[in-house]
Amino acid sequence: MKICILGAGTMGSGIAQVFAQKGHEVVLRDIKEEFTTKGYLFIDKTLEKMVMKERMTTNEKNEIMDRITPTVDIGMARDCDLVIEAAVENINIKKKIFAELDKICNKNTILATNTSSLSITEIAVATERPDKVIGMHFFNPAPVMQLVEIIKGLSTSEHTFEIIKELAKSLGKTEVEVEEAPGFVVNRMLIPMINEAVGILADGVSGAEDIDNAMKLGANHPLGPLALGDLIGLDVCLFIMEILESEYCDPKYRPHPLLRKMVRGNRLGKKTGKGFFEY
Ligand SMILES: CC(=O)CC(=O)SCCNC(=O)CCNC(=O)[C@H](O)C(C)(C)COP(=O)(O)OP(=O)(O)OC[C@H]1O[C@@H](n2cnc3c(N)ncnc32)[C@H](O)[C@@H]1OP(=O)(O)O
Ligand SMILES: NC(=O)C1=CN([C@@H]2O[C@H](COP(=O)(O)OP(=O)(O)OC[C@H]3O[C@@H](n4cnc5c(N)ncnc54)[C@H](O)[C@@H]3O)[C@@H](O)[C@H]2O)C=CC1
Repeated sequence: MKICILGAGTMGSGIAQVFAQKGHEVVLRDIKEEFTTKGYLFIDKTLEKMVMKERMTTNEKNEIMDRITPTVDIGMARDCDLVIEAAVENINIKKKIFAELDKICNKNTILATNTSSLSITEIAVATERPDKVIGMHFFNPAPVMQLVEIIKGLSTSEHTFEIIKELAKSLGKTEVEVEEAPGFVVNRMLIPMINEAVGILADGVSGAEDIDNAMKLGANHPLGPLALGDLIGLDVCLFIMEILESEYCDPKYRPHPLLRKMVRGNRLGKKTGKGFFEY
């Protein structure tokens, strides 16, 4: 299969790696060459670690890298069987991307989004193929995390759902079927938990390391909530809280002011080198 991934950031690069490792041809598209290069080099570095651990040979690594074509040309989506959009969590940007893809891509191409919280139905109406628009939500880091949430919008066809379900399985992932709702299943629980940890820190109840240790040792979480926020990206966490708040009109989803402050200060976590912790 030939896959186009839009966005070479945290998720796009990980998803590209997953597909290329399973033998698919991948076009990795971003808006600037520096972003595609960064994503491509991140994959190279991750695979190099696997070579060092003797999980693959240098030859195998090179073959995987050869299957990935970084580009800024969205026209390269033209002959792809599937497009997975992993650009910023902004409904207007996603609708614009999908409207453009709808014009460029073959009429049978499935257009999937990796959105964390947005409406598949709203993204789908920007196209003339709403039956072929679906949520394929990978988790971070995509090469490691087992789950893919498959989200159906109002018009997503059963046929599209079945194709994506089988594809997720063939990637070695486990899927859960989700009817569209803000934040789907995982993020509706996970992101408010991270937001609450930010509140605990802001209230001075405990320090960042202690909050994280408390959840690691007291709830067996592999990462504490603040380090997890840093891994996801605090901007992404804020986008998701804003969507939950505006869609449910429920103040329990209010983003904590400290979360906003961190984002305003470009302390986004791992991707900018500094969040609640330093990297
Ligand atoms: C926001 C959304 O819309 C949805 C989301 O994604 S929410 C976020 C969901 N993700 C989580 O909850 C992650 C929770 N954390 C974890 O599971 C673990 O901390 C972790 C897998 C990220 C790292 O595990 P760790 O034991 O702390 O560190 P580490 O030993 O470095 O890594 C474990 C393995 O993962 C691999 N790994 C870590 N990061 C990786 C990456 N970015 N790409 C590929 N492999 C990676 C490591 O190479 C290592 O592999 P081996 O065990 O085979 O040697
Ligand atoms: N960070 C996370 O843990 C997770 C994020 N997601 C979702 O995945 C999507 C991407 O998130 P991240 O990778 O974290 O963001 P990121 O900020 O790391 O990367 C986004 C990339 O998209 C690029 N981009 C912007 N407009 C574009 C366009 N028109 N075409 C192609 N590329 C474009 C940006 O230049 C940037 O490189 C978001 O919708 C997010 O909600 C989903 C699961 C987990």
